[in-house]
Amino acid sequence: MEKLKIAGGYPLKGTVRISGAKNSAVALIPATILAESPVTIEGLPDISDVAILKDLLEEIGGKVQLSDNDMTVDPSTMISMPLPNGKVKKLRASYYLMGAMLGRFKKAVIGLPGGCHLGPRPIDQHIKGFEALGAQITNEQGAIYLRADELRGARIYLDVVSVGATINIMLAAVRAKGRTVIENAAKEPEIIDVATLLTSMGAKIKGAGTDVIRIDGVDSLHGCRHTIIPDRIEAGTYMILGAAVGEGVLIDNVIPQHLESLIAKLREMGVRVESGDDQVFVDGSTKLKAVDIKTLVYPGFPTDLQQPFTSLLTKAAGSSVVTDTIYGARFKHIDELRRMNANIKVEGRSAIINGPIQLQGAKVKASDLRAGAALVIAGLIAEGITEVTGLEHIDRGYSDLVGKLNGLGATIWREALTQEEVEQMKNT
Ligand SMILES: CC(=O)N[C@H]1[C@@H](OP(=O)(O)OP(=O)(O)OC[C@H]2O[C@@H](n3ccc(=O)[nH]c3=O)[C@H](O)[C@@H]2O)O[C@H](CO)[C@@H](O)[C@@H]1O
Ligand SMILES: C=C(OP(=O)(O)O)C(=O)O
Repeated sequence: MEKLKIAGGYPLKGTVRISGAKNSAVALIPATILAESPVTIEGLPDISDVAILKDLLEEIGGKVQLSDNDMTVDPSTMISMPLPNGKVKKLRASYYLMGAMLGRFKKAVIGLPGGCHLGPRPIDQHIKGFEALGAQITNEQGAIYLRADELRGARIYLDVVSVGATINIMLAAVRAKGRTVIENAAKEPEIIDVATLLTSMGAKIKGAGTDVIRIDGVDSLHGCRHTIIPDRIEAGTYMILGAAVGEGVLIDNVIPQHLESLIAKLREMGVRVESGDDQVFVDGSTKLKAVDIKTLVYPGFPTDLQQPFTSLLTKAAGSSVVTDTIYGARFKHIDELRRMNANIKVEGRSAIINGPIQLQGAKVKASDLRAGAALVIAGLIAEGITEVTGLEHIDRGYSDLVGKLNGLGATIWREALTQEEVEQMKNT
């Protein structure tokens, strides 16, 4: 087990290249199950969620090759092997195995998903969608059993706008008989990316990226090549970091339109942000003003950037209010930021940040992926040394974090935990 050590308080400068999107990758990889010949996905991020999904595809008999971030999956030898626990629980997106295996084999047994602990994360809308398509679903001892004699297209209204449910229903519906209409669908860019892959595989999908998606089922899907979109959350994290400690950071391989809400908020704070075709330049060497943010479904401010943004707000003059309407309890990073001298209180779904305050290095623990990103940013802002544990969360979503930050001039490194620290971790 390892920890991150950060020597904070130094400005960052230079170019950072963004990797492929985690939240696309974790859906694109299961989607390959639906094809009957090899699919290649180019530009995957080097993160543990991808490595685990590769293992899961191999467990069900797939032949998978991963080299230089490109994955080729030959799904022709796959079978509907039950995947009740173990690796399935290490990530949230294992729920996509349900839709993909239901679409291809009309049956699946998948353990309940893991992922970041952000309060309750039900999957009732996924289940509602699969049932509408004709599947029978039971939950037995922590695993979901799905079976259908035949999948039939249906009109499905999502009671909650859900990224996961929208993609999962799409995965099953591409192989259903007839037309499926998903109403009140989520509109995140990752949904368009998955629809693009499925379309290249021969699926018929219209409206991905709007709140009504129409899918006409087909009898079979074939192999193809697909290039993943850049990770808007990773890009947003580096933009926030550039605003916090940057003296000119160029974020390369980004789709600026995916980050309009963040760009607007950074400018409102007084940060200089310039966007080009596939690059964003951020200069944080100005005085920062307090702003309020409210997380919303896309194109609103993403909940996945709420925690990193909170670290930035400790540097802003005045009182800022951060409200998370998607995950009302996504505030486990706050206690850790307080250990670093932040002046923040949590009231209901909101965190109130009073600044500016000089953060101080401390020993802190990442409770989830974006809490980890928030603590790394705080560590770069802080005076002195910060130690961050809980790296298994950060490794789920940030490709080569240490290498990329060192490339910008940061002093950050990984170090093995001492025996005493390992014991402490086991007891918490
Ligand atoms: C792998 C992946 O892509 N993860 C992202 C995905 O998670 P995930 O797909 O799990 O998030 P959803 O969009 O489904 O969740 C949005 C909201 O709907 C609720 N809900 C969701 C499904 C359901 O069946 N019932 C229900 O009540 C959730 O509790 C949450 O409050 O979108 C989230 C919201 O942008 C992001 O934070 C995650 O990074
Ligand atoms: C919450 C996140 O991921 P997951 O849904 O995979 O847990 C995230 O990426 O911030």
